[in-house]
Parts: sequence; C-alpha cells; structure tokens
Amino acid sequence: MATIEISHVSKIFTDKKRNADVTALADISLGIARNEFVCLLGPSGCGKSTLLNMIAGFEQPSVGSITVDGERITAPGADRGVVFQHANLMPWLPVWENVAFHLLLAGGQKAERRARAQTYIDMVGLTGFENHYPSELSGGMNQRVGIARALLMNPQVILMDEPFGALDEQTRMDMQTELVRIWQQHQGTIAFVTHGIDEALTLGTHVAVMSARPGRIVEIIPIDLPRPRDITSPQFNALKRHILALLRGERASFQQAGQEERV
Ligand SMILES: Nc1ncnc2c1ncn2[C@@H]1O[C@H](COP(=O)(O)OP(=O)(O)OP(=O)(O)O)[C@@H](O)[C@H]1O
Repeated sequence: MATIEISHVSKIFTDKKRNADVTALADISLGIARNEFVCLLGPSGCGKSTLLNMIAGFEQPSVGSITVDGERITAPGADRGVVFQHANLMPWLPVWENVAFHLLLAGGQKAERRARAQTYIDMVGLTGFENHYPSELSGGMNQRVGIARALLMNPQVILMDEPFGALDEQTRMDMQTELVRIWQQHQGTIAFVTHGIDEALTLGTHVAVMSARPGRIVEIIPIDLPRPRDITSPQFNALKRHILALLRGERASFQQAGQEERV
C-alpha cells in the first residue's frame, strides 16, 4: 500500500463574498509510495497548495479521502512535516532553537533539544551556524533551517510547498542538490509543489502534472533519469517537451473556456 493514498478527492470552497462555489480540485486519485519523491506540477490556481494542505490536515476534502500509512487524515500530525515557501522562523531564537522548536513546545530538556537539533543542523549543512539568528542568514540558509525543523520530528512524509520559490536561481539549484542529498540520506517520502518544470524533473521520482482549475491529475510521469540529473541531456529535454505539451494543452482549453489565467 502507498504511504499516501489520495482517493477520489474533490475540494469545493465557498466564496462567501461572491456567493459562489469554487471547485478547486476534481476527483484526484494519487498514490505516493514509501521513499518516492513526487512533484505536483501545474498552472497557477490549479489547486496544488490545496492538495498539499489536505495531506497536511490543514484542510479537509469535500469528497473522497486521504490516508497516510492507512490512517485517514483529519488533522495535522507529527507524521507529516511541512515546509513552506517562507521558513517562518522565530527571529528571536538562534538556529538550533528554531530547529528544535517542536521539542520546546513538547517540554523537552535543553540538553536533549540541543543534541537532537545538531543532527539535523549537520544534515542540512549548517554546522557552525547553530547560534546565528535568522536575520544573520541568507534566504537559502533560512530554508535549510525550515527543512531541518521539519526533519527533526522524523516524519513519515515531508510536504513542501514551493520551498525554493523565493530564492535566486543559483541558490535554488544548490538547494535542489542539497534536498536530493538529504532525501537520499533521510529516506523519506516527499510531496513537493512546484511551478517549475526543470525543478520537478530535477527532483522527482515522479511528476504529477495537473490540469488548470478544477485541478485534476493529467498524467503521472515516472522519472527514471540517473542522478545527479543533467538538465541539458536529450532525455531531460524530451520529458520537458512532453510536459510543456501537456501544460499548453491545458492552457488552451482553459482559455477557450473563457476563464482568466494567472500563470
Ligand atoms: N480558502 C479558500 N477559499 C476560497 N477559495 C480558495 C481558498 N483556497 C484556495 N482557493 C481557490 O482554490 C483554487 C486553488 O488554489 P491553490 O492555492 O490551491 O492553487 P495553486 O495551484 O497552489 O496556485 P499557485 O500555484 O498560484 O500557488 C484557486 O482558485 C483559489 O482561489
């Protein structure tokens, strides 16, 4: 059985201001197996974040169900670590205290928190920055702190919502390399939301291409390319061309339907 099982999930939001319903997702079924790294790729507004938020337990499906290791998701839990576009760190706490923040909430002793934090600080390549404050770090380093904080709970799955979206190109590529290394070392299951075709193809064991709203899964593409991935290789470009064609097809049907596009 898959670690994450999304079964016939639809999500309808009620837009109270306009007195209308918005169907964000329609009949999504997707299984993510243990240790898979699945990138959710699709046009803006197709419901990627909504789907991730439902796996996280922040939102509930209107129809269908989501399970993690067979347990139906009804609320957030320590089995799922979440990393957002912005790390949302506590500016008054040093790196190690931010990494061990959940242990602080749980009433853990300082020595234990410090020791547990160090493992993950080392894993994300921040050794030596334990006592720095978030304002003293670059955007990429702050994201590493956010990733370490999510890993510390040793979650079954890590859910990432455009975690590198706010970084410059070079830092983003460095972070992608780091994330693949961490994923290989940590042996986790990852669902990763992105706008970037290159990013999805660089990271994923699979890319789930989604349609414009209401979001559906158009195709789940297994990515068998060797790592580290060569973004200039003919195989990489062939996959990119295929995904572009899928997304262009989606965009054309979206525009024909007379809807506004926000890509
Ligand atoms: N709380 C909400 N109430 C009403 N509508 C919502 C709510 N959250 C999301 N939506 C709508 O659901 C649709 C999907 O939004 P979502 O943020 O999941 O898309 P996305 O693919 O992650 O977009 P982007 O790539 O631009 O971040 C959008 O049309 C959005 O306006």
